[in-house]
Amino acid sequence: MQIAFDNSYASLPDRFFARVRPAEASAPRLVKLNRPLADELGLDADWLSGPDGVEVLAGRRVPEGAASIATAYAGHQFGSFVPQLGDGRAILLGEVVGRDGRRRDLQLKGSGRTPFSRGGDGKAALGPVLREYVVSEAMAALGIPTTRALAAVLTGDPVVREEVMPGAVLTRVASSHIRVGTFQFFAARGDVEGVRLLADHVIARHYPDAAAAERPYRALLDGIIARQAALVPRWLLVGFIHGVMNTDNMQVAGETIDYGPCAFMDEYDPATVFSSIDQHGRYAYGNQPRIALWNLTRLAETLLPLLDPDPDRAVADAEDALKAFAPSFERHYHAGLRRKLGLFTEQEGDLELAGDLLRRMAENSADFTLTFRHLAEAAGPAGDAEPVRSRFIDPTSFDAWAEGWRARLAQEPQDAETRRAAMRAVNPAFIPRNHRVEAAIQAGLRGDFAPFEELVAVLARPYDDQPDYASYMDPPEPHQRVTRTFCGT
Ligand SMILES: Nc1ncnc2c1ncn2[C@@H]1O[C@H](COP(=O)(O)OP(=O)(O)OP(=O)(O)O)[C@@H](O)[C@H]1O
Repeated sequence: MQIAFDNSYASLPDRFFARVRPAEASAPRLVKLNRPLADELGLDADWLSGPDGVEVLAGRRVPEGAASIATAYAGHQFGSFVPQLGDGRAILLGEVVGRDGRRRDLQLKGSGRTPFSRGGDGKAALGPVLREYVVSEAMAALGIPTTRALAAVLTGDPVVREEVMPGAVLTRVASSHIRVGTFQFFAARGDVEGVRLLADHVIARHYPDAAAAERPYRALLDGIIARQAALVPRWLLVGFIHGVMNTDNMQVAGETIDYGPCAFMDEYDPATVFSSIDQHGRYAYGNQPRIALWNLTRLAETLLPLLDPDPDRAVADAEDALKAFAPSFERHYHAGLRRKLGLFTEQEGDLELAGDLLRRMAENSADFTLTFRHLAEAAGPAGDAEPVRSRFIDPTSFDAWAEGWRARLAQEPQDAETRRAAMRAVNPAFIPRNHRVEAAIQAGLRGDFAPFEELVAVLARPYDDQPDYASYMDPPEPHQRVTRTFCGT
C-alpha cells in the first residue's frame, strides 16, 4: 500500500525547512499501532503493522510521495529567546487527508539527526515515547484538542542518556506542527515575507474564516488567541500540567503539543510543578493561563508588520486582540467549573462556591480527580457523600461546603439522575496517573508491554465506570509518588 500524501508545507520556500532522511533503524519492531486512528486517517492498519509499514514507522524506509522534512522554528524557552531550534529529532513525513476530510501531519519523532539537532543525537528513548503515547491518547479520549499517537516502534538501536536506553520512534499526528516559535523564526530574522507566507498558510489550513475577514491577519490573531483561551481551561479542568509551555510548544491550531515533562495533578495544589527542569515554577499548574497569554503576546509581536504599516497602530491593534484572552479564558473556565459541580444554569455566587471548594481541597490535600468524580454520588438528599468526603483530611470541611452546594443544586431544573449522568460525563474517573505511567514505562523497559497496553485501553474510556480496572483510579501510595518528571529527550 502507498500512503496518499498530500503535502502543503513542503511547497513553502526552502528556508522553511530542511530536506532530510530519517536515520536507519537497525531492527525495527512495532510496540503499538493505534488502529482506530489509522482508520480515521484512511491508512491501512494491517499494512502499517506489517514489515513494510513498520520500516516506514521506524524511519528505515521513506515512502513514495513523502515530504521528509525537518521544519525550522525558534522559541522562547523558559523566557529566553533561542532564534533557532527546529525539528532536531523529528521528521515530517508528510500530510494526509483523512476520511473526515481533515488534513493531518504524520511526523516521526526520534528518527535521527537533522540540521537542527545542534548537539543532540536526534533520537528518543523508549520511556518518553511510551509516555507521549499514553498521555496524548488519554487527552484525546478526554476530549481535549491534542496531537495524537499513531504508533510507537523500537528502532533496535541504543540511545545514550543517563543510562543506555532502547531507542524508539513515535509517529505523531497533528493538524499541523506549526508553533508560535515558527512565526518567531521568521520575525527574528526580519523576514516579514516569511511571516506573511506562514500566516497565509496557517489561515488557509486552520482558520479559513479569517481569509474572508476584512482584516485576515487580525482575524488570524484573534482565532489563535480564542483557541488557546479555550484549550488552557480544558487542561485546568482535568488537572493537567503541560510542564514546558515554551513558545515552541504552543501549536497555532490550538492542539496540546509536546508531552515531555507533563503530568496530571493528584492532590489539588495550584503551585504544583512536575518538570525536573522547571526550577522556578514558571509552568506550574496555576500559572498556565498567564503563560499562555505571555506566549500569545510573543506571537502578536511577530504579526505586527502584517497588522498595520503604522507601528503604533499595529501595537494598539495587537493589544486590543490580546485583551480578549482573559475574558474568553474565564468564560470557558467558569463554564467548565459549573459543569463539574453539576450546575447547568448560571447564578451569582456559583464561582465563589467553586472557589471555596478548590480552597478546601487544597487545604485538605484532596485528590483533584476523585473529588470531582465522587461529587456526582454526593448530589441529592439521599446521596452518598462518603466517597468524596473521605478525600479530605478533615471531612467536615467538605460537609460545610456541601451544605451550600446542595442548596444551590436544589435550584437546578434537572432531576437527580440527569444531573448525575451529566456530572460523570465531565468529571473523568481515569486519568494517566503518574505512578501508573511510570509503572507501564518500567515494564516496557523490561520488555513487558502488557501494562502499557492495559493502561492505554483503560484511558481510552475515561468517563466510564470500569469496575474491573477500578484500581487505576487510585491515587499513588506514598511510596509510588512521582514528584518530578523527566524532560522527554
Ligand atoms: N535528542 C535530541 N536531539 C536533537 N535535538 C533535540 C533532542 N531533543 C530535543 N531536541 C530539540 O530541542 C528543542 C526543544 O526540545 P523539546 O523537548 O521541547 O522538543 P521535543 O520534545 O523534541 O519536540 P516537540 O516539541 O516537537 O514535541 C527542539 O528543537 C528539539 O527538536
